[in-house]
Amino acid sequence: MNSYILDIQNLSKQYPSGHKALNDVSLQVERGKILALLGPNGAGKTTLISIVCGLVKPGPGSIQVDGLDVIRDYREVRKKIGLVPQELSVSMFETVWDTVTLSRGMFGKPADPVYLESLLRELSLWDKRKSKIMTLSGGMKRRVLIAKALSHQPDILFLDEPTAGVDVELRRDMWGLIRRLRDNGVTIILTTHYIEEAEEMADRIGVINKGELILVEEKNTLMTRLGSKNLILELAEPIQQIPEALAPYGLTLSKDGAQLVYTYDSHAGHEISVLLRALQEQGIEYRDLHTRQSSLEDIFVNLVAEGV
Ligand SMILES: Nc1ncnc2c1ncn2[C@@H]1O[C@H](COP(=O)(O)OP(=O)(O)OP(=O)(O)O)[C@@H](O)[C@H]1O
Repeated sequence: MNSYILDIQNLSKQYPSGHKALNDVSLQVERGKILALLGPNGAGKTTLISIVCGLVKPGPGSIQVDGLDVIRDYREVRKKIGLVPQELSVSMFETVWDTVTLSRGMFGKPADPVYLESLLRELSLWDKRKSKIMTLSGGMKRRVLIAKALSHQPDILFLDEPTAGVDVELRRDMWGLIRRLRDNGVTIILTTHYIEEAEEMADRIGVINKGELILVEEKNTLMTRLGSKNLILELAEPIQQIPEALAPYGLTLSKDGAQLVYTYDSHAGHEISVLLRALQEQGIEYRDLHTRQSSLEDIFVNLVAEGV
């Protein structure tokens, strides 16, 4: 068994319009993980997954899914993949049950009503199985897209902006479902602009900007490596301005003068004791202090701004 379920090497893509949507992207994804591809609008996320799913013609480079080449072994590869696209792509006049049954058949899988029933129940669609898709709410239609993508029991599931425009409840449900799929061994690759979605869900995070994969890392490593921390000091007495002697620490003072904030690298903890001593020397007393880890959002904004 190939150790990576997805192995992309040096993939580029230029659209006929001349726009270069991907530039020398290499990405390996381990089995049974959730990878979130994060990037601003137009970064190339949809292009990347559309190429892997065989919907967009690749440019130079190679892509293997479970050791199979996406072009040479197209049919086999397609069976291993489920895709939940951004846009609705189901026949409105079909019933939910017919859609998932036909979709499974299209991938050459034998009928399995027991599996399909469990899938529809999991997605709270069982009661709607006889309903025509056009009669369902937007959230329900989205669940149908997921059911369709999972109808042939793929090993790898792509979700393009799975929770764009869905309500909080459905978003929670989807996150729960995605985790359960991962726990059952399905590899999940999702694209999102919602940083909190990546923070909440992903085992690994890839950041795409202007067609380049600028980073792929374990979420926890990324947050520790790039995350800075804030030390927030609640002052016993408000101050008007930061004393000159404290300038080297780059502190910020809140408008009401009651809070000092110090931003530091999480590896350099010893700086704090130096700062606290300096405050004491300046006769500044504090009644409380706490720290805040920077969020993935702070990290992401910095990365994209720097175009690392
Ligand atoms: N068929 C096409 N022909 C020409 N350019 C295209 C085509 N499809 C996409 N592009 C361009 O390629 C770039 C990447 O688009 P893509 O949809 O992959 O980005 P994305 O990261 O998924 O963005 P979003 O988050 O907005 O969906 C964009 O500038 C887009 O305009």
